[in-house]
Amino acid sequence: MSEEVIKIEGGHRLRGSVKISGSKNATVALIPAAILANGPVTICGVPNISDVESLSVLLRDLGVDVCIKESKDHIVIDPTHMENKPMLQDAVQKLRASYYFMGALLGKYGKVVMKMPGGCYLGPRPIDLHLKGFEALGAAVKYEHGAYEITADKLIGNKIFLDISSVGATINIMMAAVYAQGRTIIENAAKEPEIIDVATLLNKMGAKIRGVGTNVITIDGVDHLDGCFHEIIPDRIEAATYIVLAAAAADEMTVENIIPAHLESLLSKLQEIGIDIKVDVDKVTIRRGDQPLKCTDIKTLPYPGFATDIQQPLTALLTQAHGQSVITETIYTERFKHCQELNKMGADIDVRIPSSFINGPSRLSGSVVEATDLRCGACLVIAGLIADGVTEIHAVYHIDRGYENLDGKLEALGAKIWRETI
Ligand SMILES: CC(=O)N[C@H]1[C@@H](OP(=O)(O)OP(=O)(O)OC[C@H]2O[C@@H](n3ccc(=O)[nH]c3=O)[C@H](O)[C@@H]2O)O[C@H](CO)[C@@H](O)[C@@H]1O
Ligand SMILES: C=C(OP(=O)(O)O)C(=O)O
Repeated sequence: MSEEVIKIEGGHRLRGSVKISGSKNATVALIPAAILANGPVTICGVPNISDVESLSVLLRDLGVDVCIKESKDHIVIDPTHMENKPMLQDAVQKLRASYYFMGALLGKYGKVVMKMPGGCYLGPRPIDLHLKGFEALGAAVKYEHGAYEITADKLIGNKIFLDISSVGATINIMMAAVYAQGRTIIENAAKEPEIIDVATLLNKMGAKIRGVGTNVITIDGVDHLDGCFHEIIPDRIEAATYIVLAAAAADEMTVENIIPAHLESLLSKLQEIGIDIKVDVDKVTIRRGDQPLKCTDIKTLPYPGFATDIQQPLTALLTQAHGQSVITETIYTERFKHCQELNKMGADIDVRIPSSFINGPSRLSGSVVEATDLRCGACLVIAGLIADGVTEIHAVYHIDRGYENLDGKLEALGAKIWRETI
Protein backbone atom coordinates (compact mmCIF):
# COMPACT_ATOMS: atom_id res chain seq x y z
CA MET A 1 0.00 0.00 0.00
CA SER A 2 1.32 3.48 -0.82
CA GLU A 3 2.03 6.00 1.92
CA GLU A 4 2.71 9.73 1.99
CA VAL A 5 5.96 10.63 3.75
CA ILE A 6 7.60 13.95 4.62
CA LYS A 7 11.21 14.38 3.54
CA ILE A 8 13.52 17.03 4.96
CA GLU A 9 17.02 17.88 3.80
CA GLY A 10 18.77 19.08 6.93
CA GLY A 11 21.34 21.78 7.42
CA HIS A 12 19.58 24.79 5.84
CA ARG A 13 19.55 27.60 8.38
CA LEU A 14 16.10 29.17 8.78
CA ARG A 15 15.27 32.86 8.98
CA GLY A 16 12.23 35.13 8.78
CA SER A 17 8.91 35.03 10.55
CA VAL A 18 6.05 32.61 10.90
CA LYS A 19 2.40 33.24 11.83
CA ILE A 20 0.82 30.89 14.32
CA SER A 21 -2.65 29.47 13.59
CA GLY A 22 -5.67 29.12 15.87
CA SER A 23 -5.32 26.65 18.72
CA LYS A 24 -6.04 23.03 17.85
CA ASN A 25 -6.97 22.07 21.40
CA ALA A 26 -9.34 25.03 21.70
CA THR A 27 -10.87 24.51 18.24
CA VAL A 28 -11.64 20.86 18.81
CA ALA A 29 -13.66 21.77 21.91
CA LEU A 30 -15.26 24.93 20.50
CA ILE A 31 -16.73 23.04 17.53
CA PRO A 32 -18.67 20.49 19.64
CA ALA A 33 -19.60 23.29 22.08
CA ALA A 34 -21.28 25.15 19.22
CA ILE A 35 -24.07 22.54 18.99
CA LEU A 36 -25.34 23.72 22.38
CA ALA A 37 -26.58 26.92 20.71
CA ASN A 38 -30.02 27.38 19.19
CA GLY A 39 -28.70 29.26 16.17
CA PRO A 40 -25.59 29.65 14.00
CA VAL A 41 -22.21 30.00 15.68
CA THR A 42 -19.38 31.55 13.67
CA ILE A 43 -15.87 30.61 14.73
CA CYS A 44 -12.95 32.49 13.26
CA GLY A 45 -9.28 31.46 13.21
CA VAL A 46 -10.03 27.76 12.65
CA PRO A 47 -6.83 25.91 11.68
CA ASN A 48 -6.90 23.81 8.52
CA ILE A 49 -6.03 20.49 10.18
CA SER A 50 -7.45 16.99 9.86
CA ASP A 51 -9.00 17.04 13.36
CA VAL A 52 -11.33 19.81 12.11
CA GLU A 53 -12.25 17.70 9.07
CA SER A 54 -13.08 14.74 11.32
CA LEU A 55 -15.27 16.93 13.54
CA SER A 56 -17.05 18.32 10.47
CA VAL A 57 -17.83 14.76 9.36
CA LEU A 58 -19.32 14.05 12.80
CA LEU A 59 -21.37 17.26 12.80
CA ARG A 60 -22.75 16.73 9.30
CA ASP A 61 -23.75 13.18 10.18
CA LEU A 62 -25.84 14.65 13.02
CA GLY A 63 -27.57 16.94 10.53
CA VAL A 64 -25.66 20.06 11.60
CA ASP A 65 -25.11 22.59 8.84
CA VAL A 66 -21.34 23.21 8.60
CA CYS A 67 -20.11 25.91 6.27
CA ILE A 68 -16.37 26.42 5.94
CA LYS A 69 -15.88 29.86 4.36
CA GLU A 70 -13.59 30.41 1.40
CA SER A 71 -10.93 31.97 3.58
CA LYS A 72 -10.95 28.50 5.24
CA ASP A 73 -10.43 29.92 8.72
CA HIS A 74 -14.12 30.81 9.33
CA ILE A 75 -16.55 28.05 10.11
CA VAL A 76 -20.28 28.56 10.60
CA ILE A 77 -21.99 25.81 12.58
CA ASP A 78 -25.77 25.83 12.54
CA PRO A 79 -27.32 23.11 14.73
CA THR A 80 -30.92 24.22 14.09
CA HIS A 81 -31.86 21.02 12.25
CA MET A 82 -29.62 18.54 14.05
CA GLU A 83 -30.83 15.18 15.34
CA ASN A 84 -29.32 13.17 18.13
CA LYS A 85 -28.16 9.69 17.10
CA PRO A 86 -25.20 7.38 17.78
CA MET A 87 -21.95 9.02 16.66
CA LEU A 88 -20.14 7.72 13.54
CA GLN A 89 -17.57 5.28 14.89
CA ASP A 90 -14.82 5.80 12.34
CA ALA A 91 -14.68 9.56 12.75
CA VAL A 92 -14.99 9.32 16.56
CA GLN A 93 -11.87 7.18 16.66
CA LYS A 94 -9.80 9.49 14.47
CA LEU A 95 -9.29 12.04 17.24
CA ARG A 96 -9.31 12.52 20.97
CA ALA A 97 -11.64 15.47 21.08
CA SER A 98 -14.66 13.58 19.77
CA TYR A 99 -15.27 12.94 23.50
CA TYR A 100 -16.52 16.54 23.75
CA PHE A 101 -19.69 15.41 21.98
CA MET A 102 -20.43 13.43 25.16
CA GLY A 103 -20.80 16.58 27.25
CA ALA A 104 -22.40 18.60 24.47
CA LEU A 105 -25.03 16.02 23.42
CA LEU A 106 -25.78 15.03 27.01
CA GLY A 107 -26.20 18.70 27.91
CA LYS A 108 -28.47 19.40 24.95
CA TYR A 109 -30.52 16.19 24.64
CA GLY A 110 -29.92 14.19 27.82
CA LYS A 111 -28.58 11.31 25.73
CA VAL A 112 -25.43 10.33 23.87
CA VAL A 113 -24.18 7.07 22.38
CA MET A 114 -20.54 6.86 21.30
CA LYS A 115 -17.42 4.71 21.35
CA MET A 116 -14.15 5.48 23.09
CA PRO A 117 -12.36 8.39 21.34
CA GLY A 118 -9.04 8.06 19.49
CA GLY A 119 -6.16 10.58 19.46
CA CYS A 120 -2.49 10.12 20.22
CA TYR A 121 -1.57 6.97 22.11
CA LEU A 122 0.49 8.26 25.02
CA GLY A 123 -0.16 5.33 27.37
CA PRO A 124 -3.66 4.71 28.77
CA ARG A 125 -6.00 7.72 28.51
CA PRO A 126 -9.08 6.83 30.57
CA ILE A 127 -12.21 9.01 30.65
CA ASP A 128 -13.42 7.94 34.09
CA LEU A 129 -13.39 11.51 35.42
CA HIS A 130 -15.61 12.71 32.57
CA LEU A 131 -18.06 9.90 33.30
CA LYS A 132 -18.02 10.49 37.08
CA GLY A 133 -18.77 14.14 36.40
CA PHE A 134 -21.77 13.24 34.20
CA GLU A 135 -23.01 10.83 36.88
CA ALA A 136 -22.70 13.52 39.54
CA LEU A 137 -25.02 15.65 37.38
CA GLY A 138 -27.57 12.82 37.44
CA ALA A 139 -26.70 10.87 34.26
CA ALA A 140 -26.62 7.07 34.00
CA VAL A 141 -23.61 5.60 32.18
CA LYS A 142 -23.81 2.18 30.48
CA TYR A 143 -20.99 0.54 28.51
CA GLU A 144 -22.37 -2.06 26.09
CA HIS A 145 -21.09 -3.55 22.81
CA GLY A 146 -18.02 -1.32 22.94
CA ALA A 147 -19.95 1.94 23.23
CA TYR A 148 -21.01 4.29 26.00
CA GLU A 149 -24.66 5.15 26.41
CA ILE A 150 -25.08 8.13 28.71
CA THR A 151 -28.61 9.24 29.55
CA ALA A 152 -30.37 11.62 31.91
CA ASP A 153 -34.01 12.67 32.27
CA LYS A 154 -32.80 15.85 33.82
CA LEU A 155 -29.33 17.12 34.72
CA ILE A 156 -29.03 18.77 38.11
CA GLY A 157 -26.10 20.93 39.21
CA ASN A 158 -23.74 19.42 41.77
CA LYS A 159 -20.31 19.86 43.33
CA ILE A 160 -17.68 17.80 41.46
CA PHE A 161 -14.11 17.34 42.67
CA LEU A 162 -11.73 16.13 39.94
CA ASP A 163 -9.10 13.72 41.31
CA ILE A 164 -6.81 14.91 38.51
CA SER A 165 -7.13 18.37 36.97
CA SER A 166 -8.02 16.97 33.55
CA VAL A 167 -8.45 19.36 30.62
CA GLY A 168 -10.95 17.12 28.86
CA ALA A 169 -13.03 16.36 31.97
CA THR A 170 -13.18 20.05 32.94
CA ILE A 171 -14.45 21.09 29.49
CA ASN A 172 -16.80 18.13 29.12
CA ILE A 173 -18.45 18.69 32.51
CA MET A 174 -18.74 22.41 31.77
CA MET A 175 -20.58 21.62 28.53
CA ALA A 176 -22.91 19.11 30.18
CA ALA A 177 -23.67 21.57 32.99
CA VAL A 178 -24.63 24.68 30.99
CA TYR A 179 -28.27 23.54 30.72
CA ALA A 180 -28.35 21.69 34.08
CA GLN A 181 -30.78 22.89 36.69
CA GLY A 182 -29.06 24.96 39.39
CA ARG A 183 -25.38 25.42 40.15
CA THR A 184 -22.46 23.13 39.25
CA ILE A 185 -19.10 23.67 40.92
CA ILE A 186 -16.01 21.96 39.48
CA GLU A 187 -13.19 21.80 42.03
CA ASN A 188 -9.57 21.06 41.13
CA ALA A 189 -10.54 22.14 37.61
CA ALA A 190 -7.79 22.40 34.99
CA LYS A 191 -6.60 25.93 34.17
CA GLU A 192 -5.35 25.61 30.58
CA PRO A 193 -6.00 28.65 28.32
CA GLU A 194 -8.11 26.48 25.99
CA ILE A 195 -10.62 26.00 28.82
CA ILE A 196 -10.96 29.76 29.15
CA ASP A 197 -11.55 29.99 25.39
CA VAL A 198 -14.37 27.43 25.53
CA ALA A 199 -16.00 29.17 28.51
CA THR A 200 -15.72 32.49 26.65
CA LEU A 201 -17.63 31.02 23.70
CA LEU A 202 -20.29 29.48 25.96
CA ASN A 203 -20.71 32.74 27.88
CA LYS A 204 -21.11 34.65 24.60
CA MET A 205 -23.87 32.15 23.77
CA GLY A 206 -25.54 33.05 27.08
CA ALA A 207 -24.08 30.56 29.58
CA LYS A 208 -23.17 31.66 33.10
CA ILE A 209 -19.69 30.29 33.77
CA ARG A 210 -17.32 31.93 36.23
CA GLY A 211 -13.90 31.10 37.63
CA VAL A 212 -12.25 29.68 34.48
CA GLY A 213 -8.48 29.98 34.71
CA THR A 214 -8.70 29.18 38.45
CA ASN A 215 -9.20 25.74 39.93
CA VAL A 216 -12.83 26.35 40.93
CA ILE A 217 -15.33 26.81 38.10
CA THR A 218 -18.96 27.67 38.77
CA ILE A 219 -21.69 27.08 36.19
CA ASP A 220 -25.22 28.35 36.75
CA GLY A 221 -27.56 26.49 34.42
CA VAL A 222 -29.59 28.44 31.83
CA ASP A 223 -32.59 27.52 29.63
CA HIS A 224 -31.46 28.88 26.31
CA LEU A 225 -28.22 29.55 24.39
CA ASP A 226 -27.98 31.64 21.22
CA GLY A 227 -25.57 31.67 18.29
CA CYS A 228 -22.61 34.07 18.42
CA PHE A 229 -19.25 35.01 16.87
CA HIS A 230 -15.97 33.89 18.39
CA GLU A 231 -12.29 34.16 17.51
CA ILE A 232 -10.02 31.32 18.64
CA ILE A 233 -6.87 31.98 20.68
CA PRO A 234 -3.51 31.27 19.00
CA ASP A 235 -2.09 27.77 19.34
CA ARG A 236 0.44 27.85 22.17
CA ILE A 237 1.71 24.36 21.30
CA GLU A 238 2.24 25.20 17.62
CA ALA A 239 3.93 28.43 18.78
CA ALA A 240 6.16 26.46 21.15
CA THR A 241 7.07 24.06 18.34
CA TYR A 242 8.23 26.93 16.09
CA ILE A 243 10.07 28.62 18.97
CA VAL A 244 11.98 25.41 19.74
CA LEU A 245 12.56 24.85 16.02
CA ALA A 246 13.95 28.40 15.75
CA ALA A 247 16.29 27.75 18.67
CA ALA A 248 17.52 24.60 16.91
CA ALA A 249 17.68 25.61 13.27
CA ALA A 250 17.55 29.40 12.84
CA ASP A 251 20.01 32.23 13.37
CA GLU A 252 17.13 34.60 14.01
CA MET A 253 13.42 33.97 13.65
CA THR A 254 10.19 35.69 14.75
CA VAL A 255 7.11 33.76 15.81
CA GLU A 256 4.01 35.94 15.39
CA ASN A 257 0.40 35.89 16.51
CA ILE A 258 1.02 34.41 19.93
CA ILE A 259 0.08 35.17 23.53
CA PRO A 260 3.51 35.19 25.23
CA ALA A 261 1.94 34.74 28.69
CA HIS A 262 0.80 31.24 27.58
CA LEU A 263 4.42 30.28 26.90
CA GLU A 264 6.21 31.48 30.00
CA SER A 265 7.39 28.09 31.26
CA LEU A 266 8.98 27.34 27.86
CA LEU A 267 10.50 30.78 27.32
CA SER A 268 12.19 30.82 30.72
CA LYS A 269 13.59 27.29 30.11
CA LEU A 270 15.01 28.33 26.75
CA GLN A 271 16.62 31.42 28.26
CA GLU A 272 18.12 29.19 30.94
CA ILE A 273 19.81 26.98 28.33
CA GLY A 274 21.26 29.96 26.46
CA ILE A 275 18.72 31.08 23.86
CA ASP A 276 18.24 34.80 23.42
CA ILE A 277 14.53 35.69 23.33
CA LYS A 278 12.94 39.09 22.77
CA VAL A 279 9.31 39.16 23.86
CA ASP A 280 6.83 41.65 22.32
CA VAL A 281 3.09 41.99 22.83
CA ASP A 282 2.09 39.29 20.35
CA LYS A 283 5.37 37.88 19.04
CA VAL A 284 8.79 36.64 20.10
CA THR A 285 12.11 36.81 18.30
CA ILE A 286 14.56 33.99 18.91
CA ARG A 287 18.32 34.26 18.42
CA ARG A 288 20.60 31.30 18.87
CA GLY A 289 23.88 33.15 19.52
CA ASP A 290 27.35 31.57 19.47
CA GLN A 291 27.47 30.05 22.94
CA PRO A 292 26.97 26.27 23.30
CA LEU A 293 23.57 25.27 24.68
CA LYS A 294 23.47 24.21 28.33
CA CYS A 295 21.66 21.09 29.50
CA THR A 296 18.62 21.36 31.77
CA ASP A 297 16.01 19.43 33.77
CA ILE A 298 12.29 19.63 33.04
CA LYS A 299 9.19 18.24 34.69
CA THR A 300 5.90 18.35 32.78
CA LEU A 301 2.95 19.67 34.77
CA PRO A 302 -0.58 20.98 34.24
CA TYR A 303 -0.76 24.63 33.12
CA PRO A 304 0.93 26.97 33.96
CA GLY A 305 3.67 24.35 34.42
CA PHE A 306 5.71 22.98 31.53
CA ALA A 307 3.27 21.45 28.98
CA THR A 308 3.57 17.75 28.21
CA ASP A 309 2.81 18.51 24.54
CA ILE A 310 6.04 20.55 24.32
CA GLN A 311 8.45 18.09 25.90
CA GLN A 312 8.71 15.96 22.75
CA PRO A 313 9.68 18.81 20.38
CA LEU A 314 12.04 20.16 23.03
CA THR A 315 13.84 16.82 23.24
CA ALA A 316 15.12 17.36 19.68
CA LEU A 317 16.73 20.64 20.75
CA LEU A 318 18.21 19.15 23.92
CA THR A 319 20.13 16.58 21.84
CA GLN A 320 22.25 19.64 20.92
CA ALA A 321 22.86 20.81 24.53
CA HIS A 322 26.10 20.02 26.34
CA GLY A 323 25.73 17.50 29.15
CA GLN A 324 22.80 15.41 30.36
CA SER A 325 19.29 16.89 30.29
CA VAL A 326 16.51 15.08 32.13
CA ILE A 327 12.83 15.30 31.18
CA THR A 328 10.38 13.86 33.69
CA GLU A 329 6.89 13.28 32.34
CA THR A 330 4.21 13.41 35.02
CA ILE A 331 1.10 13.60 32.80
CA TYR A 332 1.63 10.70 30.37
CA THR A 333 4.40 8.57 31.80
CA GLU A 334 4.79 6.58 28.56
CA ARG A 335 5.17 9.61 26.28
CA PHE A 336 8.69 8.74 25.09
CA LYS A 337 8.33 6.99 21.72
CA HIS A 338 10.07 9.93 20.04
CA CYS A 339 13.28 9.03 21.90
CA GLN A 340 13.76 5.73 20.08
CA GLU A 341 13.21 7.54 16.76
CA LEU A 342 15.76 10.23 17.70
CA ASN A 343 18.22 7.51 18.68
CA LYS A 344 17.89 6.09 15.14
CA MET A 345 19.15 9.49 13.97
CA GLY A 346 22.21 9.35 16.25
CA ALA A 347 20.88 10.83 19.51
CA ASP A 348 21.97 9.35 22.82
CA ILE A 349 18.81 9.12 24.93
CA ASP A 350 18.12 6.66 27.67
CA VAL A 351 14.49 6.25 28.74
CA ARG A 352 13.75 5.08 32.26
CA ILE A 353 10.05 5.79 32.76
CA PRO A 354 8.98 8.42 33.81
CA SER A 355 12.14 10.20 32.61
CA SER A 356 14.31 10.54 29.53
CA PHE A 357 18.04 11.19 29.95
CA ILE A 358 19.36 13.09 26.95
CA ASN A 359 23.12 13.08 26.55
CA GLY A 360 24.38 15.78 24.24
CA PRO A 361 25.52 17.16 22.01
CA SER A 362 24.91 14.53 19.31
CA ARG A 363 25.43 14.85 15.61
CA LEU A 364 22.15 13.76 14.00
CA SER A 365 21.99 12.02 10.60
CA GLY A 366 19.06 11.85 8.23
CA SER A 367 17.19 8.54 8.71
CA VAL A 368 13.88 6.82 8.11
CA VAL A 369 11.74 7.46 11.20
CA GLU A 370 8.11 7.21 12.29
CA ALA A 371 5.88 9.90 13.75
CA THR A 372 4.36 7.63 16.38
CA ASP A 373 2.11 10.48 17.55
CA LEU A 374 1.51 14.16 16.79
CA ARG A 375 4.24 15.77 18.91
CA CYS A 376 6.68 12.96 18.14
CA GLY A 377 6.16 14.10 14.54
CA ALA A 378 6.99 17.70 15.48
CA CYS A 379 10.10 16.49 17.30
CA LEU A 380 11.27 14.56 14.23
CA VAL A 381 10.69 17.54 11.94
CA ILE A 382 12.99 19.63 14.17
CA ALA A 383 15.57 16.84 14.25
CA GLY A 384 15.36 16.51 10.46
CA LEU A 385 16.04 20.23 10.03
CA ILE A 386 19.35 19.99 11.91
CA ALA A 387 20.43 16.53 10.75
CA ASP A 388 23.01 15.81 8.06
CA GLY A 389 21.30 14.49 4.92
CA VAL A 390 17.68 13.58 4.28
CA THR A 391 15.20 12.46 6.94
CA GLU A 392 12.10 10.52 5.86
CA ILE A 393 9.17 10.73 8.27
CA HIS A 394 6.40 8.11 8.13
CA ALA A 395 2.86 8.17 9.59
CA VAL A 396 2.54 11.88 8.80
CA TYR A 397 -1.24 11.76 9.32
CA HIS A 398 -0.44 12.24 13.00
CA ILE A 399 1.30 15.55 12.17
CA ASP A 400 -1.57 16.66 9.95
CA ARG A 401 -3.98 16.31 12.89
CA GLY A 402 -2.44 19.36 14.53
CA TYR A 403 -0.15 21.49 12.33
CA GLU A 404 -1.69 23.74 9.70
CA ASN A 405 0.38 24.04 6.51
CA LEU A 406 3.55 22.80 8.20
CA ASP A 407 5.42 22.31 4.92
CA GLY A 408 4.45 25.75 3.55
CA LYS A 409 5.37 27.57 6.76
CA LEU A 410 8.77 25.84 6.90
CA GLU A 411 9.49 26.37 3.22
CA ALA A 412 8.84 30.09 3.64
CA LEU A 413 11.45 30.07 6.43
CA GLY A 414 14.02 28.49 4.10
CA ALA A 415 13.65 24.80 4.94
CA LYS A 416 13.93 22.11 2.30
CA ILE A 417 10.88 19.97 2.99
CA TRP A 418 8.62 18.04 0.63
CA ARG A 419 6.16 15.14 0.54
CA GLU A 420 6.43 11.99 -1.51
CA THR A 421 4.09 9.08 -1.98
CA ILE A 422 6.09 5.89 -1.71
C1 LIG B 1 -7.63 17.57 22.66
C2 LIG B 1 -6.82 18.06 23.81
O1 LIG B 1 -7.07 19.13 24.36
N1 LIG B 1 -5.79 17.30 24.17
C3 LIG B 1 -4.94 17.74 25.25
C4 LIG B 1 -5.60 17.36 26.56
O2 LIG B 1 -5.82 15.95 26.52
P1 LIG B 1 -6.78 15.31 27.61
O3 LIG B 1 -7.90 16.26 27.91
O4 LIG B 1 -7.15 13.97 27.11
O5 LIG B 1 -5.83 15.21 28.85
P2 LIG B 1 -6.21 15.30 30.40
O6 LIG B 1 -5.88 16.66 30.92
O7 LIG B 1 -7.60 14.82 30.55
O8 LIG B 1 -5.22 14.23 31.02
C5 LIG B 1 -4.40 14.52 32.13
C6 LIG B 1 -4.13 13.26 32.88
O9 LIG B 1 -5.33 12.83 33.50
C7 LIG B 1 -5.59 11.48 33.22
N2 LIG B 1 -7.06 11.31 33.15
C8 LIG B 1 -7.79 12.16 32.39
C9 LIG B 1 -9.15 12.02 32.31
C10 LIG B 1 -9.76 10.99 33.04
O10 LIG B 1 -10.99 10.82 33.00
N3 LIG B 1 -9.01 10.16 33.78
C11 LIG B 1 -7.65 10.29 33.87
O11 LIG B 1 -6.99 9.53 34.56
C12 LIG B 1 -4.91 11.25 31.88
O12 LIG B 1 -4.66 9.87 31.65
C13 LIG B 1 -3.66 12.07 32.04
O13 LIG B 1 -2.71 11.35 32.77
O14 LIG B 1 -4.73 17.71 27.63
C14 LIG B 1 -3.47 17.03 27.61
C15 LIG B 1 -2.71 17.44 28.86
O15 LIG B 1 -2.40 18.79 28.83
C16 LIG B 1 -2.72 17.37 26.32
O16 LIG B 1 -1.58 16.55 26.25
C17 LIG B 1 -3.57 17.11 25.11
O17 LIG B 1 -2.96 17.69 23.97
C1 LIG C 1 -1.91 14.75 22.64
C2 LIG C 1 -2.34 15.65 21.79
O1 LIG C 1 -3.51 15.65 21.15
P1 LIG C 1 -4.81 14.71 21.39
O2 LIG C 1 -5.21 14.89 22.82
O3 LIG C 1 -5.77 15.32 20.44
O4 LIG C 1 -4.42 13.31 21.06
C3 LIG C 1 -1.52 16.83 21.44
O5 LIG C 1 -2.10 17.80 20.89
O6 LIG C 1 -0.31 16.82 21.69
